[in-house]
Amino acid sequence: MAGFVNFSFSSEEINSHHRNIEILGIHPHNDDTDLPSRYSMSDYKTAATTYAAVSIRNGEKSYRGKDGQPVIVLKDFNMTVSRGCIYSLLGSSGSGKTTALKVMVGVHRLDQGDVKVFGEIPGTKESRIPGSLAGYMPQETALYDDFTIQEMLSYFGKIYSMSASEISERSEFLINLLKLPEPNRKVGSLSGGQQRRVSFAVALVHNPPLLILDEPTVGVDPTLRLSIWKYLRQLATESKTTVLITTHYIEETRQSDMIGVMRNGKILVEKHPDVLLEQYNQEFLEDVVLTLCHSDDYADVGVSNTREESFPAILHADETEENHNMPIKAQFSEVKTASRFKTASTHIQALVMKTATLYLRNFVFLLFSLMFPFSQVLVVALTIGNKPDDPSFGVVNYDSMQSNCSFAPKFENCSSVGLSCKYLSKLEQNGITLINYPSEEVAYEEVARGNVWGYMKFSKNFSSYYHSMQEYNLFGEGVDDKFSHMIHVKMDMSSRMMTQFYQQLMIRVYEEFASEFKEACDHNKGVGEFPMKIADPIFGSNDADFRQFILISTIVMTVYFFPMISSSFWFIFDKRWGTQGRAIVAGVKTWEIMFSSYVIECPITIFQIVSSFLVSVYICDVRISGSIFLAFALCIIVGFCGVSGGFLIATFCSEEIQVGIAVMGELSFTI
Ligand SMILES: Nc1ncnc2c1ncn2[C@@H]1O[C@H](COP(=O)(O)OP(=O)(O)OP(=O)(O)O)[C@@H](O)[C@H]1O
Repeated sequence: MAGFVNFSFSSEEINSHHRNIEILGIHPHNDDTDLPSRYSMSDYKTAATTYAAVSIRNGEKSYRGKDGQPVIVLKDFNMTVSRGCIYSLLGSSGSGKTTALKVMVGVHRLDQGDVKVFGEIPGTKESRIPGSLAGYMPQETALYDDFTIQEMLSYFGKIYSMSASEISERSEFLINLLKLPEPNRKVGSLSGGQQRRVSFAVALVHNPPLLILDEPTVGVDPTLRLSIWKYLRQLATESKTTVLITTHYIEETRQSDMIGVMRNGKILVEKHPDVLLEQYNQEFLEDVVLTLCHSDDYADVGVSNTREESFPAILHADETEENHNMPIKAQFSEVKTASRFKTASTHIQALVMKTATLYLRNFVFLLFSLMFPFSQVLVVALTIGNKPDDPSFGVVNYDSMQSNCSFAPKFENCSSVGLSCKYLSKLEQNGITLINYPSEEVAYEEVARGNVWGYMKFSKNFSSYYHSMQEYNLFGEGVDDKFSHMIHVKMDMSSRMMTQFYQQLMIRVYEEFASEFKEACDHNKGVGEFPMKIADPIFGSNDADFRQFILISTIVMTVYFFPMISSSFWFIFDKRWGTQGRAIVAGVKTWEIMFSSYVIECPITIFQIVSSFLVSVYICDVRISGSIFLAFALCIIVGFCGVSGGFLIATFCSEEIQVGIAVMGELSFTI
């Protein structure tokens, strides 16, 4: 693993650097142009083992409890892990071990106190933590079930900027070491123990100088546990890798250089296992831990960092407070890491490949994402806003008891005979099938049965009363029903679309009918006209139909909500599986995750938009009156707003169901 760090030196500092370079075992040159400009990870391991790899001083950390009150998890927490040693952190469940590890890898920040890893504060630019300095194995397996073992190792190898050959070499080694199944086996098909070993291999893939392992031996058989410890010992001794491990198998920690016993958020004691056994006069470490915890219940044994009592063989030759905090860069004038742009682009490539692989492995989801938008447009086009195929309407015509009209719809003179028939003929000319019923009761029954949408009733002598009303402005004499000159309509109003369709048609046909009547009777056309005229529209058209409106709204909603759903779901899966946290510890930034999501969602959103547009325009006859490119660009912007909305939702949610509810909530507001 070469080429993770660049160190360069100013000429004034060369002498002091030469001294430090010698510590690293690298031979200095006299000419500064010959000085090595790139240092490998192993430099971090070999450099000055006298300085602490990890040190926490007076650490305090609390979480917000359910009642909103802070729950203290770490208090007066003091811990020192020397470089090149195996440090086992022991403690009962809930004592705060994982929290302490998360503080070290920069996932959590201390509320108070100092934490330094290789002399730098995790999370700062200089620290490279989160980043490639640490290999972190979280408690949960934090793997993608749909990935193969090889893909899992390659994904993290790529995040750590390893080359393809480095990844394949290292994968082969780790697969053999950890006795993993064939590299093309899917993680989801492995047993729990095998998955933990893959997770362990992922933490080791870039051969980091600091290994932070949260219960790596859980679910691993004793033989393999032995070989894991053997390998850790080899790493610590030969490569000076610092190993920090938590475990509930207390006896296995005999092989470590230092044991830290934790209880109620603080370290009770930090000593070599042999020193502990000797001091507490016990044969087993479990008994030591029990004794320690028991004494802590009765008396505060205090934070013990009394390392002078520790076993002399361990690596903490010069552990003054000053040295614990001595940054590694103090040994070099300047630490240059790979260019940020290059690292970011490598991360983004890895993330895009990861999501693309997940999409391909979940082909049904991909197909659904691609096909659903245009199928939705098609379904909406076929079901909403269409004119009825065979519109039929009932007629109860008491007008001179004419049930069968055989009059021509045109007015030849100002006659008062068969006006209802003239109106009905005009309706038929407009495509309405009229069904005559003998009485209102029968017509009502037929509407109730769903055979017609409604019926219209013409009163007895409608024609003559209508004629006198128009000619002389007189109501029919001796008629009880003052509204005999009117057409009475009753409809099934449960469908807004159908109601609108029939109402608009009947009014338009009536206007034609009334205008022709006035012309035939030589009346002033303006008399009795509706005193309002709707002028030409500012936007849209006079005959804009509901279908056009609903289809455009459907496209916009589709290109907003689908990217939102997919981005938020991938984000939440990644969060819940622990893979996102793991990638962040490996140095991936939140903006890189977001950017990669835009990159992967972009072709999918474009496909969704293009297919929805084509279906709308060429199959559903939607008219785009402005620029199609502008419409397309607006949809793309809406799509990206959807992806961003997905991130926002996923940030506040921890479960898919919460995402679903949030998206549905937003959808209902939009509707
Ligand atoms: N994100 C969180 N929010 C609120 N409380 C938390 C959170 N993470 C951990 N805790 C609480 O902090 C305490 C310490 O948890 P932690 O996981 O650090 O313990 P642990 O020693 O690693 O336990 P175990 O051995 O079971 O893994 C527990 O009481 C836990 O419930």
